[in-house]
Amino acid sequence: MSLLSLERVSKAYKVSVGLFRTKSFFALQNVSLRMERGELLALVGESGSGKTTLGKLVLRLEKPTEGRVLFEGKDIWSYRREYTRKVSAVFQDPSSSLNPRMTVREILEEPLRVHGVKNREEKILSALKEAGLGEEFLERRPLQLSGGQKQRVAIARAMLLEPKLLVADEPTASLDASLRKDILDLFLKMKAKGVSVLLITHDVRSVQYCADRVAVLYRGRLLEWGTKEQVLKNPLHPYTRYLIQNLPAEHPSQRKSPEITDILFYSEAVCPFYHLCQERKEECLSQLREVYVDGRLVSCNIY
Ligand SMILES: Nc1ncnc2c1ncn2[C@@H]1O[C@H](COP(=O)(O)OP(=O)(O)OP(=O)(O)O)[C@@H](O)[C@H]1O
Repeated sequence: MSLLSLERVSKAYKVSVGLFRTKSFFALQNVSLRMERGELLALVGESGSGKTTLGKLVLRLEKPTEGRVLFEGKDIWSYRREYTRKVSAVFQDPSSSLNPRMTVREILEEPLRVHGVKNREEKILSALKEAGLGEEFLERRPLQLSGGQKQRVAIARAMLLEPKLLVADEPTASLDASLRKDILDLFLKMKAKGVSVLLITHDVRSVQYCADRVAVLYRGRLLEWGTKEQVLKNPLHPYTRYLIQNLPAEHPSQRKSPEITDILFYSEAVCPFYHLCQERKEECLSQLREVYVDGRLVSCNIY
């Protein structure tokens, strides 16, 4: 049994299309995906592809419009409060997720108190150490910490209740490149202890560094899902190939190729990549086939 499974999950939001009219907009459509224990799955895609929406569904911050999310075989909505012990989260901006009035000790103590955990001091010290911070940080407040240190505190807090799954939504996006690797190393350390990590990112280089498997989202659809080697070294979906070929250079001064996010278009085609695809067929307007090629999923009619 997988640790986490998404079964044909869709999420629609109501958006205004006139003064008194609304329309359903699918941020996610028909997504099926699994995660195993101790796996680091990277969810990649450009801005607006539905990554955060998927993370929110897994964290029970939103309910799916269609489909189910299962954790250890059970619908996540059938769990009581214990779900928040099993699944925790780290977000992009630690400044907004840490209460500025609390000390690091208070921040770390809160979840333990809420869940009635004993030996709190011992657990706080050990989580802080695991996250690469010393005891001297305990009495500091978020304003006295650097961005990287704040993110370490957020990770320590997320790990305190010994979750089985960590959802990390763009956890390194607000950090310098040099700090990114340190944070990704913390995730690798957790993985080595059997924790599964769902890493939501638009940064393919982070994925290259630490992922086991990769899922590629585009406009709410899961277009490819396989091992890192399969998806990054030998991408099959024309969109994944585009994404990898057009990776922006690491240094901004060397970036020239336009990112696909610059191209705005709205299409009724079932395949969200239809208008940019060099290999499109007429059937891509009306259907999108999901096939498994060597164990990797590709949603594309050319296979
Ligand atoms: N509450 C909401 N109401 C209406 N539309 C929404 C809502 N939340 C998200 N969306 C839309 O759903 C789509 C997917 O958003 P989401 O935040 O999941 O994308 P993302 O891949 O995480 O993007 P980013 O990397 O920019 O955070 C976007 O077009 C967004 O505008």
